[in-house]
Amino acid sequence: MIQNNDMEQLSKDLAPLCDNLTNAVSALSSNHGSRASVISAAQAIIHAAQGPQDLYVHFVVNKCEIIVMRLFLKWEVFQEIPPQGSISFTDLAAKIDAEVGLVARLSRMLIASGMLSSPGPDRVAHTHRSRMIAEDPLFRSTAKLILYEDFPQAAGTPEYFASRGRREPTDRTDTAFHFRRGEQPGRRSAFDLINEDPALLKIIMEAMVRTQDFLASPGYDFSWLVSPTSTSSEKAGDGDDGDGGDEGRTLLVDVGGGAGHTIREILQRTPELAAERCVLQDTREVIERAKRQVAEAEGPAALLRGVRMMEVDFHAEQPVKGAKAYLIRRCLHNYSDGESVGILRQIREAMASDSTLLVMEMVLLPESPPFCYAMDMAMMGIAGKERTLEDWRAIAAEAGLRINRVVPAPGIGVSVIECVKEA
Ligand SMILES: C[S@@+](CC[C@H](N)C(=O)[O-])C[C@H]1O[C@@H](n2cnc3c(N)ncnc32)[C@H](O)[C@@H]1O
Repeated sequence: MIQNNDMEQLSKDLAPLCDNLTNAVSALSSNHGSRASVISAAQAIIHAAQGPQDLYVHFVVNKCEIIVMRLFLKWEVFQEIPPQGSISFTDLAAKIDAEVGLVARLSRMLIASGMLSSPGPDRVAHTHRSRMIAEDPLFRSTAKLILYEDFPQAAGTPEYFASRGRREPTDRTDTAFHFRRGEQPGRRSAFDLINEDPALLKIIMEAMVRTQDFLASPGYDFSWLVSPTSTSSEKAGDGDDGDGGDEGRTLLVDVGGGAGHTIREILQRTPELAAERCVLQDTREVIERAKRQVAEAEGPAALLRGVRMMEVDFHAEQPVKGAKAYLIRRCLHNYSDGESVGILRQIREAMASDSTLLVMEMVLLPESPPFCYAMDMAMMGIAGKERTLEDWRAIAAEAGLRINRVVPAPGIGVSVIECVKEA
């Protein structure tokens, strides 16, 4: 019953795992390694070493760390801890209008778990981990979205499934998101509700911008968009019938493109691509917000000036016809297969015979890191899902599209799934 009590055996089991960790750390210095490999090797050691007491401790500590993180994010505590040096519990309590005793107890939890540090009695300081939260408002929004907004909904899923039955959610008007908010099924989607909540919308848009950097598609070259004769499929060696007459043609439509961060990255990576040949589409609220941001923007954000900003409903007719490329990134994972097919069909109807659709989404593999499966759980909360390549092939085919090429992204990145119209 009790595992891992044979310490001699445990030591033998751990030895190769420690070698893996050493190798992963060494690879960092030769620039061939990644933080993800180091973390995964370290986690394998922790998992192997855990006995029942450790697993119990793991659950208790993780739960409490999340609870205090939620409070500190809500109360904006991280920004009140000085970037360098430390602050006393008394001074911190005064800054956030809380009792010293409460601040001390909550801070000690995060100090013990390694999120914060303490240079002396009754004082608290940043670690490099908490500093990332304090110094980056977009990262803070990401943490708030996960821990403050999503967490209670995820914690309520036992009651949701008890009420709705043990089946995959497919109705976007009746999800755990609705259940937590006491919303009547059959009326509005999670996105409708989010659009009515400016504070939540702001957090989500900021989190999308920040996670754009984490969920990159590094291997994909967009330069074919500006090549007069080539289409992406020719580039893939598939002999498409592109006529090369791209003058005046819209080159790129980002459907459900949010704040325009994907187009901005593509413009940065493809200097020959003119902003005026690109279209950003999203809901009214998001487009209005994006227009305001671009008007005020300086630096890289100003790259979006000239991009046509268009309010659309991607469940309805796609208004831009015959563009060279359509792009839909991290939207279809918000929907069930049936709804995703509907969205894809709207794009297909607008595509010319030589148009390419770039679906930028995760492609689940058996060896995908746990984060990818955690995203699948998060999507389940709004009746969406992450998909395997087989899943993508099936919904593309149902929408009258064929997957021409997949440019995979390593780790937690977003792959590029190139689709063309099925003849
Ligand atoms: C998960 S975000 C992805 C944003 C961006 N493409 C990215 O990769 O970060 C989904 C986007 O779809 C937009 N959206 C939701 N419903 C929509 C609809 N019916 N029509 C157009 N856009 C919609 C949301 O406003 C949001 O910007």
